[in-house]
Amino acid sequence: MKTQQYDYDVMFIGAGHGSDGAVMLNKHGYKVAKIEAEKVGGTCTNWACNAKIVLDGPVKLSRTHEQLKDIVQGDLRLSWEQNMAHKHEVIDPLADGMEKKFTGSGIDVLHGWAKFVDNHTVEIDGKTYTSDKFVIATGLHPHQLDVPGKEYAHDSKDFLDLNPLPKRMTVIGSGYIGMEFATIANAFGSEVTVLMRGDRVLRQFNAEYVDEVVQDMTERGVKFIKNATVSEFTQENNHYIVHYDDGKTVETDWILDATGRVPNTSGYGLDELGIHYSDKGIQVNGKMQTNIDNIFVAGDVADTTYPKLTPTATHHSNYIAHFIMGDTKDDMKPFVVPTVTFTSPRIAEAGVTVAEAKADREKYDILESDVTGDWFRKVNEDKIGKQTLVFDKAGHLVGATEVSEEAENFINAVLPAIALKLERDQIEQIVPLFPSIMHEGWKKL
Ligand SMILES: Cc1cc2nc3c(=O)[nH]c(=O)nc-3n(C[C@H](O)[C@H](O)[C@H](O)COP(=O)(O)OP(=O)(O)OC[C@H]3O[C@@H](n4cnc5c(N)ncnc54)[C@H](O)[C@@H]3O)c2cc1C
Ligand SMILES: NC(=O)c1ccc[n+]([C@@H]2O[C@H](COP(=O)([O-])OP(=O)(O)OC[C@H]3O[C@@H](n4cnc5c(N)ncnc54)[C@H](O)[C@@H]3O)[C@@H](O)[C@H]2O)c1
Repeated sequence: MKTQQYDYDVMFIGAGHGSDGAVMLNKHGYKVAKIEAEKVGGTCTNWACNAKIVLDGPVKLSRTHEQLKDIVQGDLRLSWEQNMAHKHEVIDPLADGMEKKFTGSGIDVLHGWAKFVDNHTVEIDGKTYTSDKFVIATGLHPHQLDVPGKEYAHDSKDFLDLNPLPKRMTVIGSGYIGMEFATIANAFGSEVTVLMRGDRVLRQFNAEYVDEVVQDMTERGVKFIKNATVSEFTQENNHYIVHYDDGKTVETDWILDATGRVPNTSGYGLDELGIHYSDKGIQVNGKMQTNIDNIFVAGDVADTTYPKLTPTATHHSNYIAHFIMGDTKDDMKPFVVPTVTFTSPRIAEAGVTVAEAKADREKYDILESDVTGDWFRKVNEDKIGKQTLVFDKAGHLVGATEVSEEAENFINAVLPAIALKLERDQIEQIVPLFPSIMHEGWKKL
C-alpha cells in the first residue's frame, strides 16, 4: 500500500544490483530512492564483474590466436596499459549513465552514507528522510588477512585499477577472485604465484574440471603453493616478501589478498535498531524481511543459502518489489543460480552439481562428454572442453557443468530447461538457431 505519510514508499540502502527492484516499484507508481555512499551500480558495475570482464577480454582472444596461429599469422602482443585504458573508457561512464537513467525515470538517487535513526527514518549527512519500507542492500567488503605487514597487500578493487602490471604478483587465496585475477595477470605476462590455504582451488566447482584449469594454468607458468599458512608481509627495497609456513618465503612486486569478502553490517545502525545479523550477513525470513518487518534485505549482505552473486542480488530485489506491491504473499520460491568462474577455460554450472549427482545415483542419471571433438568446438580448436549433464529419473535436466572457453554460454543455453524443469514436449517447442552452442546443447536434452 502506497503511503502519503513518509517521504518515500521504499528506500534502498546501497545502489548495487540489490537495488534493482527499484525500477519495477517506480514503474508501478511507488516513490522510490536509492542511497549510495560510493558509486551508483555498486561493486559489480564499478569494481567487479563488469570491470573484470573488460580486462579479461583479450585473454580469450590471445588463446584463440594461439590455437589458430597457422591461420591468424604473426605475433600477438598484449598491452596491459591499453587494456586498462580500455577498461576505464568502458566502465567509468557507467555510474553516471545509470544515475541519469534512474533520475530521468523518477527514482531519486541520494549520495552519502545512510544510517538508521529508527525503522522509518534514515540520516544522510545530517539530513533525515522517512520511508514506509527499507531494503538494505549494502553488499560486502574485502576480508583482510590479519598478519604483520597487512598494509602491503591489496584487494580486488586495487587490481582492477592497477597500472602498470607488476613483473611478479603473489595471490593469497584461490577462490573466484584469486583464480580469475591470476588468469588475467598471467596472460598479460606477470609471474604469478598463488598461495592456497588448503589443497584445492575453487572448492565449489567440480573437482575434475578444476584440475583441468589448474593444470593448464601451471603449464602457462602460474605457480601454486598448497597448504600455505601466510604469517607476514615485509618490504625489502622496492619489492615485498610473503612469509609462509615456518620460514618459507616468496619474493614479489605486488600482493593480492583474495581471501574472501565480509558482509557490510556495521556503521549504519543495525545494532541500535536490534536487527539480527551474523558473520554470514543479515538474517532474513523467507520473504527477505529482517526481524523488523518493514525492513528487507537483498543481495550479498543477506544471509541466505544462495551464492553471493549478481543474479542472486537481482532476484532477491525483484522478489521484494513483487512482495511490496502485493503480487505475492508467499515466501520467495527456490530459484536456480548459475555460476561461472572466468578463468581460461571457464568453469560454469547450474542446478544439481556433479558431486551431488554422483552421491545419489538412485536419483540421478549422469551424461558426461568430452566436447572438444564436436565440430562446432573445433572452429577455435579449443583443447579443453568437458561437460556433465545431470537428469532426474523422469528425464528432466536438473543440473549441468562445463569446463571450456564457452562454458558460461553453454550453461546459459540449457538454463531454461533446468530452471523451469521443462518437459520433453516443451523442449521440442524450442528451436535454437544453428549453428550455436545452444543448438549443440539442446539436442542432448
Ligand atoms: C572482483 C569481483 C568480481 C566479481 N565478479 C562477479 C561475476 O563475474 N559475476 C557475478 O555474478 N558476481 C560477481 N561478483 C559478485 C557481485 O559483485 C556481487 O554479488 C554484487 O555486486 C552484489 O550486489 P549488492 O547490491 O548486493 O552489493 P554491492 O554491489 O556491493 O552494492 C552495495 C552498495 O552499498 C553501498 N553502501 C554500503 N553501505 C552503505 C550505507 N550505509 N549507505 C549508503 N550506501 C552504502 C556500497 O557503497 C555499495 O555500492 C564479483 C565480486 C567481486 C568483488
Ligand atoms: N565469477 C564470479 O561470479 C565471481 C568472481 C569474483 C568474485 N565473486 C564473488 O566475490 C566473493 C568473494 O570472492 P573471493 O574469491 O574473495 O572469495 P572465495 O570465498 O571464493 O575465496 C576465498 C579464498 O581465500 C581462501 N582463504 C580464506 N581465508 C584464508 C586465509 N586466512 N589464508 C589463506 N587463504 C584464505 C579460501 O580458502 C578461498 O580459496 C564471492 O562471494 C564470490 O561469489 C564472484
